[in-house]
Amino acid sequence: MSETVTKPLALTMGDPAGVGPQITMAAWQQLRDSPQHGFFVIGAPELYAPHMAVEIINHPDEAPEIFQKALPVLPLANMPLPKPGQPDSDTAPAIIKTIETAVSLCLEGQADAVVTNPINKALLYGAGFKHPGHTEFIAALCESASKRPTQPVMLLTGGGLRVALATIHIPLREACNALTTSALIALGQIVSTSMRQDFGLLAPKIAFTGLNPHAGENGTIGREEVEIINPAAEQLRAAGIDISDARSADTVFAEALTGRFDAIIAMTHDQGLIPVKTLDIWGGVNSTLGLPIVRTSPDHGTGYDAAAEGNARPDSLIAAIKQSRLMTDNRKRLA
Ligand SMILES: NC(=O)C1=CN([C@@H]2O[C@H](COP(=O)(O)OP(=O)(O)OC[C@H]3O[C@@H](n4cnc5c(N)ncnc54)[C@H](O)[C@@H]3O)[C@@H](O)[C@H]2O)C=CC1
Ligand SMILES: NCC(=O)COP(=O)(O)O
Repeated sequence: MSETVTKPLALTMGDPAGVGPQITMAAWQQLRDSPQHGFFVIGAPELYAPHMAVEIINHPDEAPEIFQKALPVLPLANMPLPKPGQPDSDTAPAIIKTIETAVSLCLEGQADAVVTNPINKALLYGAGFKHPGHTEFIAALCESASKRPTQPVMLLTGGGLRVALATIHIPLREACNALTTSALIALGQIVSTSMRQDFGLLAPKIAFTGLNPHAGENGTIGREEVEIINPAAEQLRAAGIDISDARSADTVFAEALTGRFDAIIAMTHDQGLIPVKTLDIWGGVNSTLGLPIVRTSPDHGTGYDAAAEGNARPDSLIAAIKQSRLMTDNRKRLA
């Protein structure tokens, strides 16, 4: 078997007025003696340097040597330094640039995965950002680099659940109309592939949630299950994927916790996020499947109030870092 080369993980700065800087420093403190979780952060060194040992690097390959004694920072951001909890739109171009750089480094093989710190999308729109989230932005960056169509899939892990989402950053009213059999088939294939190659599950068992109460009650409380979701499940099963017809969303998460399903595909953002965040508000991880790179993120936002109070918890970022390493190693091992 050929030897695989381990590269450090690339963390983005995120919104410098949010919890990103605090949780990055706390994550480094907790992981500095764990070389397999070695990372560097792309951002303004001044965010970290007053609080801890920082070493500026010029290339990701310098990070592993440094990681145990100092936080390696690839300095990209030329920007004003906001106070914690006080977002500044002048930081937007630098925030965007750090994400672009992390993705490029990963696509070039200089970093093993991208771990993003939280951003506030509204702050970025004035700087030309055109995406509702990292998920769509990173997919667009990968698509333009690879010249291949990319269908990004948001997967939340936490509280013993793995939940992929059929729709994400669109109004709930539109989400119902956005569900199509062909999109659900593509989604089922991406989730099944990821469960095998990223999570090492040889025979993953997947469930679709229904959209309507009681999964539509045989078409009497909504037709999406019989007309859209179940036909997708049928075609996926014909292709050898172990996936259920639409199951009642009020019980399927509890069924998964008993081991009956390894992953659930939920129809809308909050249908999937509510159980994960309720079970595991601090430890949840948001990953993007369907990309040529591994990308994970904490499952919380910029938390400006926690940043201002200085009591931000790093648990979710640490879980995201660990999960990115697990996914990367599995992907290399099972490729
Ligand atoms: N991956 C990303 O970049 C994400 C970004 N966001 C963005 O974050 C912004 C704020 O969104 P909200 O819905 O208010 O969610 P939020 O997660 O930022 O805040 C919800 C509550 O959790 C607290 N909190 C968040 N992270 C914390 C941490 N690490 N430690 C301690 N407390 C923490 C906050 O202080 C707040 O009370 C929005 O602009 C949203 O778009 C939201 C989710 C993910
Ligand atoms: N609920 C998490 C979320 O929507 C974050 O989106 P993204 O920035 O990871 O695309």
